[in-house]
Amino acid sequence: MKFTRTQSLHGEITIPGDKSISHRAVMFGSLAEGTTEVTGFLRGADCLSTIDCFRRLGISIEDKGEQILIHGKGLHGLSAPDQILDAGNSGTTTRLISGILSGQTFETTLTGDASIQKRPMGRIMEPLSQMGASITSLSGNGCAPLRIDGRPLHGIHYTTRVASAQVKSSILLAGLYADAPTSVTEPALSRNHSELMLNFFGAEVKTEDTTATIQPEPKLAGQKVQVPGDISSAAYFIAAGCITPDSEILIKNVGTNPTRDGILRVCEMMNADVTRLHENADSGEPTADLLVRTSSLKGCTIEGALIPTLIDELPVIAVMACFAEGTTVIRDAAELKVKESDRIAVMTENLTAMGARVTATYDGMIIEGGHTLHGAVIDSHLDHRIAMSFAIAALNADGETEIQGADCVNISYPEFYRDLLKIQK
Ligand SMILES: O=C(O)C1=C[C@@H](OP(=O)(O)O)[C@@H](O)[C@H](O)C1
Ligand SMILES: C=C(OP(=O)(O)O)C(=O)O
Repeated sequence: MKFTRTQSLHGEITIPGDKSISHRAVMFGSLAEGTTEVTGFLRGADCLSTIDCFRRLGISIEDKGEQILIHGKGLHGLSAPDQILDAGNSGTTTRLISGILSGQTFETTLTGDASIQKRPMGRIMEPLSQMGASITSLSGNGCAPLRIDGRPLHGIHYTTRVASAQVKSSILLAGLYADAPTSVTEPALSRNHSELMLNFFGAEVKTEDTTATIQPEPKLAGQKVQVPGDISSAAYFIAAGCITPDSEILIKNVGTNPTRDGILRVCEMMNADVTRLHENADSGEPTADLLVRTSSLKGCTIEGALIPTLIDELPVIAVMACFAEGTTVIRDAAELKVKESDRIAVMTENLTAMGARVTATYDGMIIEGGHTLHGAVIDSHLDHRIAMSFAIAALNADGETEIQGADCVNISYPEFYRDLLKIQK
């Protein structure tokens, strides 16, 4: 797909549903008794992989257009699949479902695409094994395919090395099936959608500082879930509105859970013109509309506990940093190396190809802003966040940019290019 410079961006975008929350609605709805109705569900390939896995585990899931209906069978209602489960490109599906499968009375094999087969699963294999599960990497390299033999599980207290909502959620979900409470302490708070939604479905999850504790064997009841727009998808329009001249974009229905809103805090640090409107905190997951205007950005340092609150937004934040005055330092973000691609290496390689001054470090990037970008051929490495980040960079670069593997945006934002085209003036 090819892009050239745009003059300005104007208009309204309604952001599609949050990927993390959509996955969890399907998973927890499947484990609940009765029907769960999900509105605003993200029909991205990752969430469709989650639906496919739970259908294979015997759950009836209907797509009614406006709503997804999940006919849950209770905590012990899943049945052995007759095929290998395929999580596609989705780390969230792979790690969360592994926790659930650890507590079943049957054996399952779980795999995914080439990227998933390279992502580290030792981080869930270790705690799930400590709880009593039998979980094996079939290729012996700590990655999928995984064979998971459900066993009676024990409650544990586990301290994670990285702030990862996928690891935390995997352990808490296994904790549903344990013989005693299970708790997870993480080095910094990662997104808390599992804790909020499990409580909404009737589980007992308490959080103190960075420790979440779940009580076993709750009775989960089907619920109505309204999925807010994904701030990780909104991030591309936040960046685009800030760096494109003469622009004003209203981004509607954005989830602003404080464990996810780090990009808004970075916007404040960078002097970005972003205003929260129509804030709504009626449900457990707060939302707002965001009004974004062309900004004079300044470089900043992004580190520490802020990192887990914006981990998926760092590629597009790196693009913003190229348009800021001064230097932006991103550190404590080594997790970027084990996402769909090595996002430190791939961002550095592609931004450099466009003329940016970027240095990769072992846990982040140093970006010297203020150097005009020019078009280049960009290899997305089939990573949706890379493809979307470079579409935004390309609209503000001289000449033509070609993004290879651009279709991978289907993973989290199938209508991305349509929405981007809609606001180009
Ligand atoms: O729990 C989730 O829904 C997610 C957690 C994050 O991963 P980690 O838990 O590996 O940090 C994030 O990068 C991913 O896109 C979604
Ligand atoms: C890392 C991501 O997702 P996952 O881990 O679920 O593949 C992402 O969406 O950027």
